[in-house]
Amino acid sequence: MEEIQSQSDLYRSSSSCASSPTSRVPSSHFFYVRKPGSLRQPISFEDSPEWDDPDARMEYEAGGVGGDSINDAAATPISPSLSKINSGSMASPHVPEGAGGSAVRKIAGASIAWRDLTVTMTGKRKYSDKVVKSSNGYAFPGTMTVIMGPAKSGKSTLLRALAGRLPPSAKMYGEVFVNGSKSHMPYGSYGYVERETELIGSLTVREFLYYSALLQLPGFLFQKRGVVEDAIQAMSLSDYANKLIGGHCYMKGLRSGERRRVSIARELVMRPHILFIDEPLYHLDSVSALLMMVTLKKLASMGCTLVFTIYQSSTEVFGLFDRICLLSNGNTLFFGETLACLQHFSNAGFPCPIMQSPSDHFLRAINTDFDRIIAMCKKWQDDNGDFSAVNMDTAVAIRTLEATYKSSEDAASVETMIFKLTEREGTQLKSKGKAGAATRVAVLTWRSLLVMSREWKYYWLRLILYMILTLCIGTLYSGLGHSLSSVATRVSAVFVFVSFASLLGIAGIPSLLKEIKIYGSEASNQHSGAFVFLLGQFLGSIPFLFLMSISSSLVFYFMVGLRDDFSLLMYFVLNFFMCLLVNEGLMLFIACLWRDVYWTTLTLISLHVIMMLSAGHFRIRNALPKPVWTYPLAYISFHTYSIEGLLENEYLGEVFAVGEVRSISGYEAIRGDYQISPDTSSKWRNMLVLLAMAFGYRLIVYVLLRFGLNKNVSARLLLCHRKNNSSR
Ligand SMILES: Nc1ncnc2c1ncn2[C@@H]1O[C@H](COP(=O)(O)OP(=O)(O)OP(=O)(O)O)[C@@H](O)[C@H]1O
Repeated sequence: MEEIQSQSDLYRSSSSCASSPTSRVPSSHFFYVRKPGSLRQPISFEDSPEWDDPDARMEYEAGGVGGDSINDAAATPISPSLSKINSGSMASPHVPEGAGGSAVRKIAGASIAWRDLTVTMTGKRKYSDKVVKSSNGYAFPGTMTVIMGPAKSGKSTLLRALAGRLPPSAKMYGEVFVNGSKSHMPYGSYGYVERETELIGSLTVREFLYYSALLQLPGFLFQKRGVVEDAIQAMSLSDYANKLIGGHCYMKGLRSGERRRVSIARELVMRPHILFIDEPLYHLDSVSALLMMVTLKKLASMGCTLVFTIYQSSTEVFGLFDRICLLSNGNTLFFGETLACLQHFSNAGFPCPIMQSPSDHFLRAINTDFDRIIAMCKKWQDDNGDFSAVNMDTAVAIRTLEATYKSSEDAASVETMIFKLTEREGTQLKSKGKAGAATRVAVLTWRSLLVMSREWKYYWLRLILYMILTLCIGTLYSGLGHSLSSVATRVSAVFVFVSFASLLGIAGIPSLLKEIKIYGSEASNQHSGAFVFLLGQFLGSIPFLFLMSISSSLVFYFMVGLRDDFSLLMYFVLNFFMCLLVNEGLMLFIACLWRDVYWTTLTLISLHVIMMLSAGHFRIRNALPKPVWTYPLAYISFHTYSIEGLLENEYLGEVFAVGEVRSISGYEAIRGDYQISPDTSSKWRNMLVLLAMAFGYRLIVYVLLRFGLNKNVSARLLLCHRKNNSSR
């Protein structure tokens, strides 16, 4: 304790102001200043006028949730801090137009309380597998509760535990109550916004939210427009509703603040009772951060329960929070109202220096990363002057704050409140139903088509590249004629066309990876599933792939001068279409495995080269070495089936004159250059194999997505690489 005392004294002397928050000069710039006239009173959890009568609050809690969200929320009280803002005791930031202006509909919130919540991660951490330790807390409807702490302190894990979205490697102990009952939160009753959400750049905000609503909600199309407009209004996005999220050549896309609000709006279309947001201010500048928080405050005032994590905030933003849960290394250093947190730090001997943001102060006091800087400063101190301002030992500060909190009235009040919230069960949250699988497939297919029609870089440019490649091959192999001597060259032309055109398909990797990322973000919120995604992606890609196959095939067919027969031409187009479908499936498979552009591209190029080598052109298939090259490579290479089918299409039934009297069949003519079957139905068998491969690859992708077997191989490789580096 002596050590703690001396550290506290040291800190007092080093800080620019040793006063407690109660003696701080009130400033209209600080949102957390108390009402005039109450400055001399100590700040405590019970101070807030709205919470004077806990029983009255409990009555509200029991009755305020469930049923029709729009009607029930009329009873939602305004949060204490909001009332402070409204009462004029706090400087209120300007609320943007549409951030909750006039006729925004109400949302019924739900109370959430957690007791003794501990989360462990199996075998992942160095010293202890406990990521969150015995956390207690609660959140009311109409309020913003923030989980704050340094990096890796367990903020996101606590948030995920509350939302019931922990990864399989995590185990949760303790209890989470929603409206007083321990039941699982059903689909649609809560929203969860990840730290980074993938949006579709080629859709406007309104379109993106509309398709998202169609994926999420049951019911008729026209009913979704209302919820989308409400979400747009609630997140202050009216000015951006018709803008493309990613922009285009002449217009910039949305900035990170707006993008973040779009990702929150996506969850709002379900009108969730509770909204969990992981780092709403992630990568936002101070203006965007304030706008985001004001918008969220408005959302909370509509009745929604907001729980989110934050690493750091400005003073203005901090003043908007209702409650704070301060974590350090999984330990709760404080839970309660934001004002009371300042008092808590002051009581523990770490008053917030004047002119310093409370959030900066809290993090400065409890972030152990500062210890390294202190060590560095101590080394420099002798030579370079005074570094006493950064002398606070965070380990000591954390121990003091934890001990002070455990024995404080604040901790006791939290337990009392949790007891009251859980003593009787309130209204159970009900699922609002999901959109049907057929609707989802239709929506995803249509959305895919729309995106493809707008993404010129990945689709239209690819089409142009295909045309250029086909023109190159066509001119290179033009004027071959139909004599026996041209057979070998024609085989080469077909091989080059199939191989290079499929290789060019790799240009579509970035767009495929984007689609997979969007699927990941939608699937984690149960807006989509593996089957629905794959079917939508498959159906959506058909028109584009068909357009590519028909345009390229026609150019190649006529420039090289293949047999003049409509049915043969149609087979050629179909065969090449199948080839592109298989290639797309293979690309999807590798992309799902790696989830990384570089590794996916590298793997695909290597695979394509190996498949070209084993396709029977460079060396006839009969002559290929049996192990590896024939079994399995020649059989798993889709090039083999496509080229064989195309050559059977071209040469079976054809007769070549040899001299004046003798003639040989097409089969005999090609036998020395490429191995084909004499059976006329063989070309259809090859087509069937290609079709089976196209579905086969997608089936593998389904298994990967459905059972999460990929686990991001590239991330694991990176981890291994880092471990190797650090062990050296
Ligand atoms: N899925 C996981 N598997 C293994 N360890 C994990 C996993 N998720 C989190 N952790 C570990 O748990 C600890 C807390 O992580 P968490 O993401 O909850 O912290 P955080 O406070 O949100 O940090 P940050 O803001 O830096 O993301 C970290 O040490 C992290 O390495």
